[in-house]
Amino acid sequence: MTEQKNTPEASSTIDETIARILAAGEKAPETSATEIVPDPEFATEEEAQRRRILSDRARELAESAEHTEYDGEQYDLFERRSLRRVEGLSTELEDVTEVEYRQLRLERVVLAGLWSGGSAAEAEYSLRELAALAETAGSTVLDGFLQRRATPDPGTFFGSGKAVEIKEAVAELGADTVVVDSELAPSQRRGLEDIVKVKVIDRTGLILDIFAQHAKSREGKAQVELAQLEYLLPRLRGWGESMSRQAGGQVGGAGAGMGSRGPGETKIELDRRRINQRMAKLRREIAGMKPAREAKRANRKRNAVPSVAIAGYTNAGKSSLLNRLTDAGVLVENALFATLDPTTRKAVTPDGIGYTLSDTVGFVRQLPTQLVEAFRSTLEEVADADLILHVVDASHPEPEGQIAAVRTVLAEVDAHQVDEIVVLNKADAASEHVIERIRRREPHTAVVSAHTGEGIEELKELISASIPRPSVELELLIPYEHGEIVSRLHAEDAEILSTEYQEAGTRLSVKVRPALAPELERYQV
Ligand SMILES: Nc1nc2c(ncn2[C@@H]2O[C@H](COP(=O)(O)OP(=O)(O)OP(=O)(O)O)[C@@H](O)[C@H]2O)c(=O)[nH]1
Ligand SMILES: [Mg+2]
Repeated sequence: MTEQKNTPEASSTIDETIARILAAGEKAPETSATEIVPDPEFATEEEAQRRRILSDRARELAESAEHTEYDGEQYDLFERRSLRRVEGLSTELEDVTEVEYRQLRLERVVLAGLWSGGSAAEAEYSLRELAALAETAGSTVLDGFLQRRATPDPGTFFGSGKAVEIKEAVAELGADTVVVDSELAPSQRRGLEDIVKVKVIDRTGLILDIFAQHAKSREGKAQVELAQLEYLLPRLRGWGESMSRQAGGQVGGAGAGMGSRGPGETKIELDRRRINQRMAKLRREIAGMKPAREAKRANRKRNAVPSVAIAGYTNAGKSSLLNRLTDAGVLVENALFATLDPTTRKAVTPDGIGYTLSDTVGFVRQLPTQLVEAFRSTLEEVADADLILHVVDASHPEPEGQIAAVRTVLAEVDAHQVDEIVVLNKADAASEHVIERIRRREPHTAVVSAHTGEGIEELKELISASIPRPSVELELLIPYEHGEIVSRLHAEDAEILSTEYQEAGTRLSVKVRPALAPELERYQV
């Protein structure tokens, strides 16, 4: 995490960049046969002129700010800059294995997306989110492109004109990575890389990168590595003499030079086998870690402690809500996927019923299937919960899209039949109108602000009413010498309906969980 990312300046630059990208995307869609909506206002003479002036000036500024006329023509610098890109690239291509290559920190990136239907606003959210993802991964967003095109080019994803435009921007800005806002087929990524001459990462690769950076626990790390290898396997691309350097590496690397035959293919095969072996090992490890967690879960089940899972889109405020409800003090960050490792905390309803509350990994549109697979055991805990608090950032311009994306993932792990409360968070920053809109559609909602505490008490009541409650009603008379039973009733989450101190002992009217009832029989009146 770099410091600058959280400063207002940094985010306003991002906003400006995005505004610029969108303006450009809207006003100047590439003229191509597949263009969907011909924009009647596209490229009026005046506009074309303005754009030309702007870009000329930008270039001029860039060149004149750094040097004066005393510096001469700066051919060397120009050459060095163009050379540096090429040099950097050729080094990467020759010595770096696919795994290492992919794991190089993305530093200076150019975003590129296809706008293939849907509204301009949707294209905007997606691009904004991609920028946020890139920032979270630690990169600086330099510029971006949107191409209006009904279907991606099978070879290079973008049309050839746009691809060249991206290449030029990359060279001019000194970018080292192009991030594409979709999942690319391996061949498309290769095709595009061959044109833009720098590393191309797709949305899936970017999300995997963030997960890799954020994973803390042994299980989380293993899960992410498994997902990365799964993603990598069909995308192996040889980069020259990489194999020999790879021998002691943890993860298998790529093999043969591109297009090489014979021995080269054997190398890729070898690598594939090694990756498969590593994946099998990781799967065993992950399976081995499951019992500990399952034992804990079984223990909770046996004691019939209700479990509540917090789920929701990334950055919705899940961890903040957990902290608000339980003082858990878990990490809260204005970054995507701040939380990967589930945290479980004890909580108590206002009337003293204990339950567990778990924070989980956030979801995102197009959450890579490899990740859903790898995190299945974590996500299954959500499916196993008695209640899901589906946290929604109500201050987001399009929360419905996020709700739908979360439900898609929940359905994938069979968590869609679990009772759900839609918790509209960030009410302090949300518009009344949006909140009302969602409340009309959703039967069970709570409006809260984890920041101000608004609505938190009501949410606690709602949780209390929604979790399985003790159901066996008993009338007990507990002699004073058995005071520990009374304490136990409190500890074991009995619902105490009334207490009366009589001569023979404490007279209690309680509701307990069925498991506890037999032990209390002897005190029944
Ligand atoms: N204005 C406002 N901001 C909030 C509120 N709750 C959380 N946030 C902010 O939203 C950002 C994300 O909060 P987190 O609690 O980390 O969100 P999360 O859902 O756990 O995110 P991930 O773990 O990354 O998926 C932080 O910058 C919080 O300060 C709220 O009620 N109001
Ligand atoms: Mg979190």
